[in-house]
Amino acid sequence: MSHGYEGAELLERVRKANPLVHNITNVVVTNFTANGLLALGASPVMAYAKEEVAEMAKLAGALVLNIGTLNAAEVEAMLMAGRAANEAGVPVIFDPVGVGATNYRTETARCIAEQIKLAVVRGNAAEIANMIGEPWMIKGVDAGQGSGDVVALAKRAAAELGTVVAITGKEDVVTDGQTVYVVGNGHPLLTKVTGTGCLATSVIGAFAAVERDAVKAAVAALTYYGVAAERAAAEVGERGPGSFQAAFLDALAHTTADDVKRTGRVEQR
Ligand SMILES: Nc1ncnc2c1ncn2[C@@H]1O[C@H](COP(=O)(O)OP(=O)(O)O)[C@@H](O)[C@H]1O
Ligand SMILES: Cc1ncsc1CCOP(=O)(O)O
Ligand SMILES: [Mg+2]
Repeated sequence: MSHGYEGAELLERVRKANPLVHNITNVVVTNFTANGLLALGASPVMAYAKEEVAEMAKLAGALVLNIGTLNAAEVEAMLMAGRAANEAGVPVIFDPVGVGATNYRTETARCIAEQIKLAVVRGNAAEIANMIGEPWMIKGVDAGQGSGDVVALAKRAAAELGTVVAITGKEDVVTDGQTVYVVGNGHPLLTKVTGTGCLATSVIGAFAAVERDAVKAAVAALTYYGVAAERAAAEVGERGPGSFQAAFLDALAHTTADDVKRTGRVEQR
């Protein structure tokens, strides 16, 4: 794995710009997402009412759509916000939480991907596979199906969805269908705290707000995120997920561009 990436500089740009990130997200992760974005140095806002989402999306540096606890009113609001963001040139990042688990999630996720121009779709391997109608065992990935399979899946998904795809897991894969980057940073404790995937998606939103190249934005965001997780894990030692959650928020605030440069593990495949 090679070290360092121009993403370190992007982290500084995010902190300088303090971009507004409009999230239409799920009820489980709302507070954690807002706090994580604040720790990074971005400005979170959650707004869901159809009376205001278009206005808010146009004000924002990025719009994040997350279907974790979807319902009909929220889906309508997501489409309205997504259209407004597209019109205003605001990047839209999508987290297809649990797609494939129910028909409603699958249909909604595909409808959003068809109707809204998405800058990045971020999910775990199972979710990205389900976005394009391919079966995928979540446990199979954990049990060590090679990342080669994940790279191939990411490329197929990017081609089919016509967007940048970021598949997170032990390694994170980011591709526009041509260029592929693999980020090696991260820590298993991230899987013991709910919302770390959703927050990763919103952090990608903050980076996309200051960098129009969505591959660069997603790689930089996930490298920074993984480096912060490693720092937090070192801090908490043998203590558990509760301590890790707090330490991770602290690490998101304290991780510097220099830390990312020194300990980021990004490889182009
Ligand atoms: N086994 C692992 N080792 C290290 N980092 C991981 C591992 N699994 C997931 N991550 C990290 O956890 C974060 C959330 O990813 P993931 O668990 O795939 O999302 P989700 O919660 O949506 O399934 C990402 O930053 C990812 O890199
Ligand atoms: C547990 C749960 N149920 C619906 S949304 C949600 C949060 C999922 O968060 P993440 O995918 O980041 O772990
Ligand atoms: Mg998730």
